[in-house]
Amino acid sequence: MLLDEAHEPVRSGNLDRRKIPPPARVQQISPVGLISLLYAFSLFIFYHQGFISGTSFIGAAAAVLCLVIVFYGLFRLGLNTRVPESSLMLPQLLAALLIMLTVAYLERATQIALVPFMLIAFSFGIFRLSTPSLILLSAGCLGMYLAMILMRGHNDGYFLSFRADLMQWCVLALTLPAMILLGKQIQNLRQLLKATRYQLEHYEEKSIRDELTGLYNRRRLQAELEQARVQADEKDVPFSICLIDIDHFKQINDSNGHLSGDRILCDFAHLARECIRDSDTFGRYGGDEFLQILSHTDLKGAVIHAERLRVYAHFLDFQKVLAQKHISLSIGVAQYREGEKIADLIARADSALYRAKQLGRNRVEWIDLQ
Ligand SMILES: Nc1nc2c(ncn2[C@@H]2O[C@H](COP(=O)(O)OP(=O)(O)OP(=O)(O)O)[C@@H](O)[C@H]2O)c(=O)[nH]1
Repeated sequence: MLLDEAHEPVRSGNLDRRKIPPPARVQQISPVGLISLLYAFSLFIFYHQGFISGTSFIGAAAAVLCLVIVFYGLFRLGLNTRVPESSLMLPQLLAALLIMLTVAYLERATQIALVPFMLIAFSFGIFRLSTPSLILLSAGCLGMYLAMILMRGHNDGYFLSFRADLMQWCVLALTLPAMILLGKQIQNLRQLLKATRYQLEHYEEKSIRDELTGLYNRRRLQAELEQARVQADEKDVPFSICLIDIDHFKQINDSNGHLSGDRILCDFAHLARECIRDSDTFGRYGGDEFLQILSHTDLKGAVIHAERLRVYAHFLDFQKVLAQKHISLSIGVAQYREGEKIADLIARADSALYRAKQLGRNRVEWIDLQ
């Protein structure tokens, strides 16, 4: 195995599996669709109160329904994921605003509803669209709205209602940029929060990992042990630990150099992680000592596993870094006794490890449960 590979963080248990978010495939009606439906409902009130004709209402409601169904279909089929801007915010906003402006042109009374609904529609765009897109969209809308007012003035005459329309346009022209500015501030804050959260996650991850091997460090192992203890006490299931030490590691360091020592630690970490079950936890306890937590495993099972690991480790080929080519392990095994402290469990595994060293190394020793 290459050294770079060995330095890659090794999985160390089942608690930190990262979930990769699926592509944005929205299954429900988008917010712009909902606002358009609300707008259609407000037109119904206009119609009900006799401000607009039934034809205008039905036409507008049909256009809104088409908008909602088309975009719902696109999201449902996942077609939105094929374009860079998967929220389809710009086409949705364009379609909704065009409907509102056309209705306002055909039915002047609905102009009261135009400004608030336009502002709400824009508020959704603020979080999704880039500033240039937003500026273009608002300039386009204001331009179309103004053209509509001028056309109506040209047709009906420049009376008081024309000036009132112009005033409404001015209000929109002033509030829209202010709203975009405010939205951008909120967007910046959101981005800052996101970056801070990412950094926190990064530091959190770093604080539980051993830098050299990428395995869980002693702090995380302690937490995992406490968790295993609670589970064992609650559910009455056994768990065991293996304390693993590389034999004569000081000598390996002294005669082959610290870098070779590091390489051995990494390669062994990788091998051990490959050997363990997903439900088990493996970490670096310190120096050349590793600790494995074997969930749902009694002493007998743990000893069998430790023996297997010892044999596998012996077959790791270090020809390029070690004169003696191979390493050997001494392993101390202990099963958790109900109600005992974690420190006591580790002390028992440690005394088994000590015995393994005393009896000539390269062996597995254990402390009986009773
Ligand atoms: N290369 C390297 N060496 C380390 C690292 N951390 C600790 N060590 C060395 O690991 C050695 C641990 O040696 P000991 O556990 O004292 O003893 P040993 O030589 O393994 O002897 P036995 O355990 O009795 O077989 C020390 O020389 C430490 O300096 C590390 O991150 N990289």
